Amino acid sequence: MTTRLTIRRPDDWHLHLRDGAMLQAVLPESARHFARAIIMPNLVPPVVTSGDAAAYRDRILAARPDGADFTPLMTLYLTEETDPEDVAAAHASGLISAVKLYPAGATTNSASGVRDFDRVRPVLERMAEIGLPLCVHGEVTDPEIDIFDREAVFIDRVLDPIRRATPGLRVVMEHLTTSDGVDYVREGGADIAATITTHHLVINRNHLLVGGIRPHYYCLPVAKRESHRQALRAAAMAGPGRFFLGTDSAPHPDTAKETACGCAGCFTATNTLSILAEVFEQNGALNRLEAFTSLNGPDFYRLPRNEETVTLEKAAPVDYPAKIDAGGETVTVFDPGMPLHWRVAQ
Ligand SMILES: NC(=O)N[C@@H](CC(=O)O)C(=O)O
Ligand SMILES: [Zn+2]
Ligand SMILES: [Zn+2]
Repeated sequence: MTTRLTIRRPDDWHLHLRDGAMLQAVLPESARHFARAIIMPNLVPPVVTSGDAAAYRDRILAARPDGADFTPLMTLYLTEETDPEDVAAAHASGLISAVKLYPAGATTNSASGVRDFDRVRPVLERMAEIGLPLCVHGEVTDPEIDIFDREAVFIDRVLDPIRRATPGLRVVMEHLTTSDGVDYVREGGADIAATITTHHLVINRNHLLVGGIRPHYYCLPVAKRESHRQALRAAAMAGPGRFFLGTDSAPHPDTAKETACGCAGCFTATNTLSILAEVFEQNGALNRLEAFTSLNGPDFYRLPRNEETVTLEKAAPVDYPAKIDAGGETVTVFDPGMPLHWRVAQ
């Protein structure tokens, strides 16, 4: 039985760090294990211009714990006013690694997102020319569409038309939740990839709703039925390819989750690697963990793989805090509902 596993140091290709006291609280949780992360721009107000991204990057760097070796990879929040030249310059200078598309109203802090996709066409064309990836929150917002169908409908109505109209555009479907999405990415060729979260490998919609409503399992896109979770596991555990880890670790104060209208997001930064090792082991796929956490992501983003390694050790169940403190509030750490046995060796 394997009890030690050494892999290249992981990266997180979808992370929410927020700002201010929350940034201070959650950054150490990611910097402990991850070398780099794609930083989501959905602050209030959002990170829209290269100036915003440079300032946010400086705040993240200033918040790093002493000695932490962690590089934030910045993104811009695509709006109907985004200037293609600002995007191209931010890419050329190395400031940004991607642009993020939120359909307006699809998720937390997405009010400034895109309503009319024709209006962002010049930006998408410029991105295709320079090879800059577009990260996509892939859900339609049409009130007629059932929340559990919103990812699959987005692929047909929005994503596929955009990709056909913009040859060469490189796309990352973020936080994939359906077998429809897995199939689309698998068959979509070299210009499309997907991130998969830790929590969507663990929970299905029963975990969210059976026996009482669990606000800390509510995220967007919402967890789907079990067959979709199985498809996500198969994609994550397929080895080399275009599926990779984006935790979508999304901290919210408990007061905003445990309320009559709780907001969306699971906070997994603290125990993500322990959970991933456990679920890969459950499926007999520990030897594929490194591709998912540390190889496929940098390969798609055309960045070097990390040279450092981390060693995971299996032993007695791992202790991790149920909550972390964040500026007078608490943030609940995702509960995988099972004991975890793998820890990162110091
Ligand atoms: N995933 C979530 O449920 N929430 C994210 C937004 C997002 O990634 O869609 C957040 O910012 O809280
Ligand atoms: Zn999202
Ligand atoms: Zn997210």
